[in-house]
Amino acid sequence: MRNKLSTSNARQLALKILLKIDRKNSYTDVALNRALNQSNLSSSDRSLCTELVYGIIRHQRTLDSLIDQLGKKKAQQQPPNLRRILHIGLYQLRYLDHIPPSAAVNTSVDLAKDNKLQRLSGVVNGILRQYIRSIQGNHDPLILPNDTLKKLAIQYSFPDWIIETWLQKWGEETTEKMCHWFNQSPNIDIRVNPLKTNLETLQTQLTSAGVNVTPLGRFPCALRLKGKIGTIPTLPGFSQGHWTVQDTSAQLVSYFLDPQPGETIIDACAAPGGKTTHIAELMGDQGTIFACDRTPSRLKKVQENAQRLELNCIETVVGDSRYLQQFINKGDRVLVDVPCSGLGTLHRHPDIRWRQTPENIRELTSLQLEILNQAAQWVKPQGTLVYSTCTLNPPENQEIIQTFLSTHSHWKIEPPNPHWAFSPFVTSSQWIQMLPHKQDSDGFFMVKLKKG
Ligand SMILES: C[S@@+](CC[C@H](N)C(=O)[O-])C[C@H]1O[C@@H](n2cnc3c(N)ncnc32)[C@H](O)[C@@H]1O
Repeated sequence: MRNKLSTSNARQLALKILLKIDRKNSYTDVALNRALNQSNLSSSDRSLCTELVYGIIRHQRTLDSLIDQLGKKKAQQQPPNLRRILHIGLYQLRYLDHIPPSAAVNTSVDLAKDNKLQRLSGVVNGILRQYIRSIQGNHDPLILPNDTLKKLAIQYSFPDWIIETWLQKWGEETTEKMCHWFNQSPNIDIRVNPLKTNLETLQTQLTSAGVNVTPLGRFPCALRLKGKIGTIPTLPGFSQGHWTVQDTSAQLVSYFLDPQPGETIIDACAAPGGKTTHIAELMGDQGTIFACDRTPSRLKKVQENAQRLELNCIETVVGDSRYLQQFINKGDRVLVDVPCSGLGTLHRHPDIRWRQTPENIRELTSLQLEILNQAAQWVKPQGTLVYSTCTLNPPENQEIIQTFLSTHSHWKIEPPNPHWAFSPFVTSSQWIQMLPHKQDSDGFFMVKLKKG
């Protein structure tokens, strides 16, 4: 009978998804979407299940520390399903305002009983009630170490190496602000297709459909969607190609490239085509964009997006950009939006922080440099290249550029025009580092290079 209660089902499904992620190392979004598609949960239960899964993956180091401190056994020594049930209870108590503490405890005890942990349901009850007693006594049971690195890592639930990288580059205050920002739910920004509609018309249509929409100042074609949105493809204008979902930091990359109608542009890492299609819109669909990517299934998305937006100047090319020879000296402008560790998008992809490792990143940086070295040869003399990443990790950003420039004496950084609308984002080194807590958008790095 218990399982029939709708909120119980949301929690039961969240437990099932979390255990699948643990067992199979599945991507959080993939496991969640697959399970939700197969379920018949109501829309409010879907929201609760989504909140629990994303929130628990995001905060799991903090939640484990709480278990370590409140339980007799450390989190890692608990049976895996008990650990996740405790996460579900503690997450509701610590991070969700709309669930009464008694409901959080009772449903977690029920989860234990319904999942063959009858014997351990008392442990769940005990740990959760102890947490509530501490909070009621104005005492946070999460005891943090004095060491800054460990303190931030446990408080905000990050691996040590990310905190260490950020502390070294940005210091404690900025690191803490970034950690806080990345633990919030992501914004959804969209880019209006000016070849089909305009900002005001789309804003009116979306508002009439009940979506809370705000323009984003400096960005001429951007709107931010807030609150409950529903399913993206069903919103006004989407299937007619009037807009695309794209964060404003990502939008900035194509403005920075500054493509002109009639030019030849080569996009070395194009899929799924967010920037390629933006470039085509900025060129008024006049000219040629070669959209290269080594993964055919992802490149298909570029074609689908171009079709929906009715853009005709994009030609897709399947291949490894480290070895493509056909573009030597062909590009007026080249975009190198490399595969990266994605640390600027941790709010959208809560599992990236646990998936990436310093070893992965060493492999990525060699790949990034190899792609850049090859794509640089595609640029015509006096042409330009924009290198960009969605990460906040100097070895993939500044250090790649320094290495490239030290081995390519005829290349230099091209400073943006000081009157450019986005000049305030440009650093004294003439590259752009979008810091999420400052710009309220994804963390990005971009630099423009000119061939002599
Ligand atoms: C950051 S994503 C690109 C995002 C894209 N520019 C956009 O705005 O939608 C990086 C892409 O690089 C592709 N990739 C990785 N290694 C590559 C290589 N050696 N040659 C070409 N593409 C590669 C991946 O398949 C992935 O689609």
